[in-house]
Amino acid sequence: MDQKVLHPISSILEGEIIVPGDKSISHRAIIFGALAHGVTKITHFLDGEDCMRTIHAFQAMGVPIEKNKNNVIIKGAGMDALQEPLVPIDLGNSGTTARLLLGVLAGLPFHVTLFGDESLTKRPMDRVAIPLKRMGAKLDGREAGKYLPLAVRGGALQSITFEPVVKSAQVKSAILLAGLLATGTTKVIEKTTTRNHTENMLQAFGGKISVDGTKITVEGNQKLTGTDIQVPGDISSAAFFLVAAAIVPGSHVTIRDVGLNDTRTGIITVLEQMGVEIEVIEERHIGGETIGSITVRASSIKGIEIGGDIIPRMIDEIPIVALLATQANGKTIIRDAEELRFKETDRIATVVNTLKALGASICATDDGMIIEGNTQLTGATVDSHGDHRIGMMIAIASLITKEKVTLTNPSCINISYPTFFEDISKILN
Ligand SMILES: O=C(O)C1=C[C@@H](OP(=O)(O)O)[C@@H](O)[C@H](O)C1
Ligand SMILES: C=C(OP(=O)(O)O)C(=O)O
Repeated sequence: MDQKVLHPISSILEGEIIVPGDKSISHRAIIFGALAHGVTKITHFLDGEDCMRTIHAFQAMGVPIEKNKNNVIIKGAGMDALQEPLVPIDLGNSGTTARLLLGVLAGLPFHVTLFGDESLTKRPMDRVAIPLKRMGAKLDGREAGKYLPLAVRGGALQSITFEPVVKSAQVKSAILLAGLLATGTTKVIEKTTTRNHTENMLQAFGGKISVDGTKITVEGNQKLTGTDIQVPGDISSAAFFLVAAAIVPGSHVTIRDVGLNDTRTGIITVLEQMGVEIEVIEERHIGGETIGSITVRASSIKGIEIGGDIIPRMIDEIPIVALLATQANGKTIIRDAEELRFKETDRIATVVNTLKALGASICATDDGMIIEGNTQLTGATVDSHGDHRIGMMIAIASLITKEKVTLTNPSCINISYPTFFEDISKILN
């Protein structure tokens, strides 16, 4: 069986690392590069399994995309040059590819079948299928198009005004992408601001979009122009090392060139509130995104309550924050995070069960979890359940457990962070 035996460390974590490119931005750079006219050059692209799904989907539509490790060149010829894919498209484990691609395919005159792995097949697609049908797309699948596999017959779309019920950047982005291919003006009015990389990147490709608080407006039939995109390091990947440095006594780690877009930095706010010594340095702006370096020192941590509008700004970091909370003085309560139930696994259940198996005192609530602090974690054999963020949470936990941890099914970590274990060894002293 695929497994990794992880031993607790007796040393500190010290030094600097650069984490791989942001997953959300890498997906979008491929999508906009494929829809644009002219050459798009992407540097520090995330060479992970999920982003490869997006590349393969557009290659299947005839877009010339060349990748050499972390550099990608797309020779776009505009939306009209895309071709109907001849075979079904495999989306693997990638929710972002599935939802954003549905937005694009809704507006193209193709018949396409999309499918994914066991986890993706259980994740809801009706959150995008329902509004896309309102725009005129024809989609069908199990339970009237709720789940993959989905058959899409795209074509002429009408613009809509849409107020998503779920707080999801994938839903917003799917409708904005469909809006680019529709006639008229499409509006998405969010309840809470979610990550805004689609909005930023559309502008980097010469597109027009207006953002007024939580109201986003896009015109159809725009011409986009290829551009150069430098992908910042992924703050969701950096989060594992920010927490590792905070909990391993004596540690001092710097993560260079991380994306610091406001819609993603909830983790920094939470670490500060939990008493972690964290500092952002060398902040600057590149291609509509903010980038900088983050320094963290091992700290005395306190339990807090986390909920409300900060949740979408740190949704993928909640598993690693739950681990941090086991080391805090006092209790941590996480609320308003019901969206975790629709990720690669039900992340409320998986985090709670996994940390319990490692000796934590933690319980699930409908929309989050309650975690007692001051716990000595113990060794155990625990499974990633095919969820990359759970796999990495377990690996960071193993740095401070009393005994060794056996992580089964570690290879899912390649979905978002193929060099994760190499990067840990770079800062182990
Ligand atoms: O738009 C994106 O790139 C993403 C949005 C989030 O999902 P939701 O939109 O479903 O919250 C996040 O969890 C996912 O990892 C990436
Ligand atoms: C939820 C995630 O990704 P996706 O929705 O793209 O599968 C994630 O990376 O944690």
